[in-house]
Amino acid sequence: MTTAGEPSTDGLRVRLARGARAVRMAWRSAPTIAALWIAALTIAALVPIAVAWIGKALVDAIVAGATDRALAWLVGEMLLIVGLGLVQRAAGTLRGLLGARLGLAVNLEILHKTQHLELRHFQDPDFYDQLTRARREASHRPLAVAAELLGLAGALVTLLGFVALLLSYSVIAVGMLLVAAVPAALAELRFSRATFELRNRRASDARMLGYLEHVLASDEHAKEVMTLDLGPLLLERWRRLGEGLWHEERGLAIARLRSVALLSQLGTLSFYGCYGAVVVQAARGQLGLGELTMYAFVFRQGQAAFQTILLGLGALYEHDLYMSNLLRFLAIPVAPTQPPRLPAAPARGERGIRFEGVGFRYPDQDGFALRNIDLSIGPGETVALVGPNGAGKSTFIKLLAGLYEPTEGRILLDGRDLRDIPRPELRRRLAVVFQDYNQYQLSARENVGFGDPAHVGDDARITAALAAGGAADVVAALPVGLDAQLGRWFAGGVELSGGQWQRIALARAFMRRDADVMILDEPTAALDVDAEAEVFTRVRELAAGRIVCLISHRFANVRVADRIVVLAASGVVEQGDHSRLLAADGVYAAMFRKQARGYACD
Ligand SMILES: Nc1ncnc2c1ncn2[C@@H]1O[C@H](COP(=O)(O)OP(=O)(O)OP(=O)(O)O)[C@@H](O)[C@H]1O
Repeated sequence: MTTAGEPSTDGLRVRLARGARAVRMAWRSAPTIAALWIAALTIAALVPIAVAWIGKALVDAIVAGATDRALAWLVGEMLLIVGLGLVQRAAGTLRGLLGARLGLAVNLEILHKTQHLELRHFQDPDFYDQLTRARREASHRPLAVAAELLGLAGALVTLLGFVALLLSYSVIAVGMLLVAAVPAALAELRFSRATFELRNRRASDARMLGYLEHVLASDEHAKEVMTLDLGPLLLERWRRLGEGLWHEERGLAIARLRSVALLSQLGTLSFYGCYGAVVVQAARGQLGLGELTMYAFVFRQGQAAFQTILLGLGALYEHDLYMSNLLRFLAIPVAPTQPPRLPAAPARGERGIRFEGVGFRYPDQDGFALRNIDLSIGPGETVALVGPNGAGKSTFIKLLAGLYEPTEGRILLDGRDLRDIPRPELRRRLAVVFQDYNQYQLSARENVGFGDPAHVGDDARITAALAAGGAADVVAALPVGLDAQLGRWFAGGVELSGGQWQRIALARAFMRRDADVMILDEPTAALDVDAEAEVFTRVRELAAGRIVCLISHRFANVRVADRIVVLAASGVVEQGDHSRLLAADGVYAAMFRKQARGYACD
């Protein structure tokens, strides 16, 4: 993964390419606005040169006693300055508009990117740091880079104009003005990099701050935080972390101020040096008043333009460092973890699911979460997975759903390796309810319709899915039926009970009518006993002809399965139907009796 210092090793060519990309991004997001903005910046860069020259002509006219000519120059200068003011305002507005447009485009690109990532990326802390950094920079860095580049080009045009006017006076003066600005600019560059490295280094602290804020101030956590009285403890942790960040930022800002403030005074000294020389020459009659006016103006403005260029280079360097974060995120490779394989020849007429010597280790974990799995599930078969906590049941399901690829062995669906089945095709064939299913803070229609995005607006299908999931009465009781907003996050939302949410999630799975594999990870944990029995009966009815793979810790549900598979760290330790496993008197029988005894005591 990346380190904080990495981008600073990038060569000039890489940086220029990034700058060009920023300009391209800005241009593509709103070409007309970008063109008008560039035009405004170009005019703003040329006007000061014209003003300097008019200043000289004006004074010359005064000295010559040509009042009309002097007034004409004055009016000309006034018109230019008024025009410049308007153009600068317009440039500000155009920049704001371009920034908003570009922010939209870049955020969209980031969100688009997240949709092409794998589950492993979302469980990787480095990835989260990168995502946080990329999103933080998304809305303004590319524009800042583009603006800085254009600003530099404009300042360069102005400076060249001034230098041309000044060279007629003294090459040494030009050199003095330019050299004096260099030390401050170098110091700026150094501090730009230090600030960037500090921010990158502390990205995970910043993420922790965000997480603590979420725990302290979200409905998801409010109940437990209140009852456990966790507020003061979490607040203190937030405060300490926040203070740490603040102290480091402050230290750097003060060091920057000390160094840059002093060095930038060199520029002022050189200006007054040159100004003094011009004044002396004018006093001795070696320079006309018009020239005195023009040189004084050009010295001051030229030096300011040069300083703008050097400081702009510092700012550009800083923006480019942050931009590299954004581009690095956008460049995260999304290739599968394992190289593409040759398509496995389908076994003749093979149907159903087959796990062949499957083992899986989560990224960056030493041990296997699941190993030695050899298992076949025939078409139309209902298989229940049981086993102690951590045995790998949910992992089994994530592998079957294609969210991870096996570290060892392979999984075949109708004789095809899951890795060779294009993801959209695989997803169409699966209907899944996860243990931690989503509760979308959206309408009831969307909460169910999301089960099959192609039919999200198909009310007839949604109503049938609601009935299948046992959620018809949940929606019937809502004030505006399918249009009702669910959850409490937005105004007018209706909060559902855990069991009601679970039925909605089940209905969502039933939207996928074409799916021939149904995966249910503890689908009824929050349901009451009647509802639970009803769901299982319905799943058996509606899943007729489909493969059903279900996980449940309640053995009363599991016994309806055609086959029960007992998973343990060593792999599949037992399998068979309920009565056969009870008769075998092994692990399943022991677990079943223990649970049955518990119910008997109740
Ligand atoms: N995202 C993850 N990253 C790393 N390890 C994980 C991850 N998810 C699960 N594990 C580990 O994999 C092993 C199997 O977990 P899994 O969730 O598959 O078990 P399970 O049988 O479903 O457990 P439970 O009955 O508690 O739901 C556990 O040791 C767990 O710590």
